[in-house]
Amino acid sequence: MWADQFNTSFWARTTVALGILYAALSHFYRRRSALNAVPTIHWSARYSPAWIRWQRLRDRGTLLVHQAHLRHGPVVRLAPRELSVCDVDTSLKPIYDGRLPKTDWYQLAASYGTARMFSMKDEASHRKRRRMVAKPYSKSYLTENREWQERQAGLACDMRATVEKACREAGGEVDFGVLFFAWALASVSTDVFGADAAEHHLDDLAEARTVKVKYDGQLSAALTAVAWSRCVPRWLLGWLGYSTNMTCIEEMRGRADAASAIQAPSKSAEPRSTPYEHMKSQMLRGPPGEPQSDAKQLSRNQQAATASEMQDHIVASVDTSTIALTTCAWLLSLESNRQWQDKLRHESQRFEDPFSAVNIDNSPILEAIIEETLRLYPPVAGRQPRVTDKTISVGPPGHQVTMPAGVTVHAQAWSLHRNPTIFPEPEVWDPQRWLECSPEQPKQMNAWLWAYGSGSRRCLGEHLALSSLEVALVAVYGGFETWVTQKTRFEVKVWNVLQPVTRDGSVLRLHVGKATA
Ligand code: HEM
Repeated sequence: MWADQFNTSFWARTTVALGILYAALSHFYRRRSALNAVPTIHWSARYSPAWIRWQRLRDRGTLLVHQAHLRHGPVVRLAPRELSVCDVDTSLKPIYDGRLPKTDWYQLAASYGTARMFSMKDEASHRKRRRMVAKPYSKSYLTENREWQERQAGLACDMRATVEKACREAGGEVDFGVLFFAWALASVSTDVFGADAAEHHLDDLAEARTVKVKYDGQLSAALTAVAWSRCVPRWLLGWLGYSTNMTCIEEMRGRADAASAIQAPSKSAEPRSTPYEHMKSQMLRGPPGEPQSDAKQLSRNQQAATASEMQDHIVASVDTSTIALTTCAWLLSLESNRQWQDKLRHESQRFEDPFSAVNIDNSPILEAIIEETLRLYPPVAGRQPRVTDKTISVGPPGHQVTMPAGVTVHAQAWSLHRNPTIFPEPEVWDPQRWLECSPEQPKQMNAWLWAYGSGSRRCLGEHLALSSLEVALVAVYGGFETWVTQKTRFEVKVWNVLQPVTRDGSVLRLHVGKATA
């Protein structure tokens, strides 16, 4: 008994003493921190990252950081060595245009045991990879590519036929979440791997739903596998069913390889090849600026790098495009926004060739609807973290802070897009703000629209994404009307990447009818 009492009091005293020692040391250390003048999101943020980590585990990080910006201004401290910023000229520019390296957080996007461009930390490897894959995603490459436009037009016709069938047969009810998932998957897989290898389920929504469940399951297993891979061996994760490699994308790649088996990858890629063929040929050719290699086959490492990169492009595209389209359809279907459906239909009907991406360019109503949706509900709503590798200053006058190396710093589209000086009444979805403005305003609004990020890591697929969103919306709203029913319970959860949710198991069930005028 004596021994027990001695042990208990000994451990209790030791714990309290260590606690006091830690608090004293950290207080002394933090007192000297250059970040001390910055307002904190929570009183504990000066001493520990625990509070913000806990909120992120509960998926409340993005909204709480936004509230902190509303309270404290454009620079807020989230943890001893972490800041959030919300200003374009004095913050985004030095951080994102200044090419600060990405943080470890991006390692969540690694597969096949190798990094992808998205997760690469150092600027040199990233630049080399980006040069290798960027060309087929450039605006000029897409607008001059007649074959790609015809494939998009074919997919749009299939989607329209499915909606038409639903009008006749399914009591006019369509799950637009599934429809737009099928669209995004078909559109990007046709682009990345070619028509022969693509996943095309636009004509069968029941099958598309099954594919969606499989795709979502594999994606969440892949993310879990990467998250655990630091402490659990890969073979064990694989055995438990958690693989970083998504088999549904491997199957597409397999079909693309089979289709091109007759012509082995050539060092001179076809001028209009798919991104997959383009990357294989660039890999064979060797890094730009270095002597060309003699290799005829990709090495194992090169194959893994190509597979990993392509998986990332599919994932980066499918989720973001589905979220953008679903949210847009929901907003257009609300009674208060019906006038925008009518305006969009009238604009869409004047095209001779409604699905040509070239034609769709220069349609102000369509562009305003998309921009306003990406503003109010940016699919990538949360932080895009970088780490300082030298001393830099951020923040407008009165909020300026000079950070040493080793500080994590980020902005989030959710907050940038809600600046009332740039976007008056920021919580209102109003496409008109993009149409009726002074000559200076669009420039300013575009500078603050951060849906695709900025700087050297800005979204690679921006032009592909935009054209895919435009063609899909014209395909639906050029010929049909949609409206929400009493049963529609749609909500957008603000996580790091937005998450559209419903309570009835569908993603977004809307009523659809053939447009009369
Ligand atoms: C509406 C659709 C899309 C949105 C909102 C979006 C958004 C973004 C954002 C915000 C980033 C920067 C992330 C960061 O630095 O943390 C990014 C990067 C990226 N996106 Fe997209 N994206 C979309 C569609 C696509 C498509 C269609 C592709 C197809 C290839 C794609 C491929 C990529 C890649 C590869 C990166 C990494 C770029 C780099 O690190 O250099 N995205 N995207």
